[in-house]
Amino acid sequence: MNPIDSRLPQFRSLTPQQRLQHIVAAAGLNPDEAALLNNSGALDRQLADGMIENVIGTFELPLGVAGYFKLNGRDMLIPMAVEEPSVVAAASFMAKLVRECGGFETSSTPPLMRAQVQVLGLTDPHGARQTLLRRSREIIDLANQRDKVLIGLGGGCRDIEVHVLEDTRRGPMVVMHLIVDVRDAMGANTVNTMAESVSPLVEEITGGQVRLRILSNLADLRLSRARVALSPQVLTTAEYEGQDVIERILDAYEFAAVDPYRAATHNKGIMNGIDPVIVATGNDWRAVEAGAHAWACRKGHYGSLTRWEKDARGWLVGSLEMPMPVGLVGGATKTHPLSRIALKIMGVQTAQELGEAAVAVGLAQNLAALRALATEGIQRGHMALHARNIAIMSGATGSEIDRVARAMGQEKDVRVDRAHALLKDLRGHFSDE
Ligand SMILES: CC(C)(COP(=O)([O-])OP(=O)([O-])OC[C@H]1O[C@@H](n2cnc3c(N)ncnc32)[C@H](O)[C@@H]1OP(=O)([O-])[O-])[C@@H](O)C(=O)NCCC(=O)NCCSC(=O)C[C@@](C)(O)CC(=O)[O-]
Ligand SMILES: NC(=O)C1=CN([C@@H]2O[C@H](COP(=O)(O)OP(=O)(O)OC[C@H]3O[C@@H](n4cnc5c(N)ncnc54)[C@H](OP(=O)(O)O)[C@@H]3O)[C@@H](O)[C@H]2O)C=CC1
Repeated sequence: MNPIDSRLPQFRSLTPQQRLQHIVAAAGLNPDEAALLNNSGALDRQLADGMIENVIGTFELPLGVAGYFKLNGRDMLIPMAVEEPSVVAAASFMAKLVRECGGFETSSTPPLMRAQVQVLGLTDPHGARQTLLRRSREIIDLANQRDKVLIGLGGGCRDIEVHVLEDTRRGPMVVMHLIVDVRDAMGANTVNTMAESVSPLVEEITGGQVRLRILSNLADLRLSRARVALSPQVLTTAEYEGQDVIERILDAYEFAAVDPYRAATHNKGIMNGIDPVIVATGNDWRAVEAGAHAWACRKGHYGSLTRWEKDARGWLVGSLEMPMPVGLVGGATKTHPLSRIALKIMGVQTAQELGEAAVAVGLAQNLAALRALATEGIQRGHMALHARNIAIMSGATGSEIDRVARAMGQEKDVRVDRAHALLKDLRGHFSDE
């Protein structure tokens, strides 16, 4: 297959069917995969019944594709499953600007997850800690006896850490962490199994009682990173000089860096980009969300996940480094038919590549929001696209949706009652003809 071209000029003016044909050809999807994407009921009820409990049906979200992404010199199409308008457009727009300046640079740590084993009933927690550390080899070997597939793939338990929580209201606690390389899995089930299997040995070594044995969602050893640098030129708009846009974005970033009320919204904007990639690829978005917000608090206060600064040339430099516990196997990644296709569209071969793509989209999304907020405001771009939702809420169907949405956009008055009035006029107009 030829390297993919992620540029999608005029993609928005195609019909969904034509867009699908373009992606099928670009990603080299086979007719069965194309048919699944074409068929809104791709996840059949019987399969869904095998995935969760008490199934009555399936619940669908729109699946869009963001274009223009170039990561480490390679083009990548980004499938995004999301209900919010303007998210896919904003990601594509910023990827287009970033592309003109060389694209996204990404990297990641090895896929290390932590499982915690809580030990209670110890009067000498520090002594127990040292004993556990001294016998770490035995614990690691026992953990690695269970999952031969993972070991065969080069993963497995690598190390242990032991933390003493001295001042809890329930007395001291010793918490042992298993540090496990989970390769291309998200890894929760894998590390939970290991944590349970070593617990009898931990009790024997410490003389304490093991209670909780579960992974930590603060996946601080499994980080994905993305960096961009943008020239003032690409940030110049009809109303604002590029250098001015950069200063405005830096002011907006500083606000989020120091104020948790703003940081929560700023980070929501980042997750606007990340979550749709996590959902489209069948990954656990709650795990990614939990890790992201715990990481955002790591310095003692809740702050921005991204950083924005200016380099010696006066270019805007953005970076994002955060936990990214995602997999290509396990969970729903292999069972949901559309997840497999989403991964194929992206062309990622490892969980690390998927994590890097997700943070690149998060960084792009943050840039889009900051750029809009710091200049013209969010409503012009966002509401123009949200107008179609409002038109649908007012009862518009088919070609009426775009007509009502366009009229509200032109009037800069995007409200359901206005949509009702416009729809009434439109229908009256046609019934008069
Ligand atoms: C919405 C835009 C992109 C419009 O921006 P624009 O200037 O009207 O865009 P354009 O028409 O010049 O098009 C530029 C490119 O954007 C893409 N694009 C543009 N429109 C479409 C479309 N309809 N369908 C598909 N792609 C679209 C497309 O890639 C296009 O290039 P092309 O491919 O055509 O050569 C811009 O205003 C923007 O980026 N706004 C920010 C939107 C945003 O952040 N939305 C998230 C929801 S708000 C929120 O929840 C988060 C927030 C804001 O609270 C976070 C925070 O506070 O930090
Ligand atoms: N707090 C949390 O976030 C929790 C999340 N979960 C859920 O756990 C699920 C994810 O767990 P996870 O352990 O990833 O899933 P699975 O246990 O389903 O899959 C992991 C297993 O797949 C096998 N495998 C095959 N190929 C590979 C490969 N290339 N790399 C790594 N492993 C491979 C391994 O061994 P083998 O074949 O021997 O199994 C591995 O143990 C998600 O559904 C998540 O929602 C569960 C509990 C808590």
